[in-house]
Amino acid sequence: MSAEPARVWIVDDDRSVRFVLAAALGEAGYEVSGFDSAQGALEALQRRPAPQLLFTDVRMPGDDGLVLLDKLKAAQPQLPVIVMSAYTDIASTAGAFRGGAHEFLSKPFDLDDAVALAARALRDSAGASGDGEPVAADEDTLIGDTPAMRDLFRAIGRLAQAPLNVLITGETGTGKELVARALHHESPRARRPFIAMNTAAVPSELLESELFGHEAGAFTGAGKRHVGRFEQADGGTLFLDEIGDMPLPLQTRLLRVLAEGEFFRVGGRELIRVDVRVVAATHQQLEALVADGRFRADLLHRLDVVRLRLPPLRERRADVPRLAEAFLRAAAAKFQAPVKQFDRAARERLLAYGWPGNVRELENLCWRLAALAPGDTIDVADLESALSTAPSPAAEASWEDALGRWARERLAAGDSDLHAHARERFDRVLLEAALAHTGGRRAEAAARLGLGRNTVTRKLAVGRKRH
Ligand SMILES: Nc1ncnc2c1ncn2[C@@H]1O[C@H](COP(=O)(O)OP(=O)(O)OP(=O)(O)O)[C@@H](O)[C@H]1O
Repeated sequence: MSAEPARVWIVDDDRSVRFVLAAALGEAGYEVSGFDSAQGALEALQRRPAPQLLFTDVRMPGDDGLVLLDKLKAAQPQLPVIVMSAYTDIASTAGAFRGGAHEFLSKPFDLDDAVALAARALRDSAGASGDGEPVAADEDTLIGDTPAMRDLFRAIGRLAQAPLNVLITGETGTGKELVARALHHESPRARRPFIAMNTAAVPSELLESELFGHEAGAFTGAGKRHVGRFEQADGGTLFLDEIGDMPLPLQTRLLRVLAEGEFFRVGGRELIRVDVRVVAATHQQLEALVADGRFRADLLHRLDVVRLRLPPLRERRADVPRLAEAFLRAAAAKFQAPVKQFDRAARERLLAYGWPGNVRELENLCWRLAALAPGDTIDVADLESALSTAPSPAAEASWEDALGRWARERLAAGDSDLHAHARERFDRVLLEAALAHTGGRRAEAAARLGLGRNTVTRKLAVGRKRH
């Protein structure tokens, strides 16, 4: 906030709402004025310096809040407006967003939420570009205007202020890390570090020292003292991606550290105390891992104080053009080239596509097209050829990788019959897939797998005995 307190106006015919909201915003350091009608606010606009943020009710005698929104936006397109209403029906919410509302606050609301929202709206508008042009997507901007994303943004606003652990779920490439960063940037911890660690990317034997650090000589190869991610994140946020891949012994240790807020470095004697907010993410069903004995239920409960689900891109297709445009703009800025655009048919193809790799796939595609498409207009042929040369998202997380991770985890846990165990699971996966494909017909499933029928029967019997 600047040295001058920001001017916030509240328009609501309900006196008590005006009163409590004004008191809370005043306490937060804003200069607040209240109006009981849209008319009153519009008149004041002729005489007084314009507000920097406006809260308005929807249903009021005279002009309603949406009419006020239209008039204000015509005069002052940059003004952030927060629309408040007890009528949380789709029509008024959609109307408000179409009219350019920054946020929607449903009544009754929590005063702390309202104050946090005000701070965010003012910060966003201070950071917006002056000429109203959409800005190129930088790496930390979450783009989305579909209801699911709107809900998510609201949840981020609310949650950022609370010192709670958050679990973010969603398929790969849906933006989980970006959401974790947003939670951090919107929080009182924003000036402290945001530290990310992908559990699946670190060999399991190194995970413990990566997280908690180690003293010099703690184990072979530990030359110098190493400060772990927990310590690096002190005062800030630690983002643990792919938490479902964490080996069980480390889950136990993590649970203890989260409960106690202190730990020893590997090979260390000094008790380290940290204040860290943990945001974890996973693309897996953690409940299923718990049922399978591969994830600790108590750790899940500790991490899962609040859960944010990121919808796959195919469930919010309306965001695809917006995202694509932002990525093409970002790529053009980077390449110092004109911004390319999709023609109509290409845009339709984009909307129809399934996006198994979600936003990441779209982002990569746009960058490839920005670099390779011959003209400034991208047509369906350009698009199809870029889609067909894309590395499949499935290849990024191959089953060999998953198997390798599983093996390392079991070894770390002290298992010694890995091979038999892995073969049995391998057989089971193949058999189940083949049986599902043939509608349960064993002979056909055996033929499709290239196995004899007796072999299949035997393997099924083994599977049943064990499970
Ligand atoms: N809503 C969004 N707006 C703009 N960019 C986005 C959005 N969602 C995702 N991205 C971009 O897509 C890419 C993938 O996002 P991110 O790494 O956050 O996904 P993720 O869900 O954490 O993936 P994974 O599970 O594979 O780690 C990033 O480059 C990110 O900037």
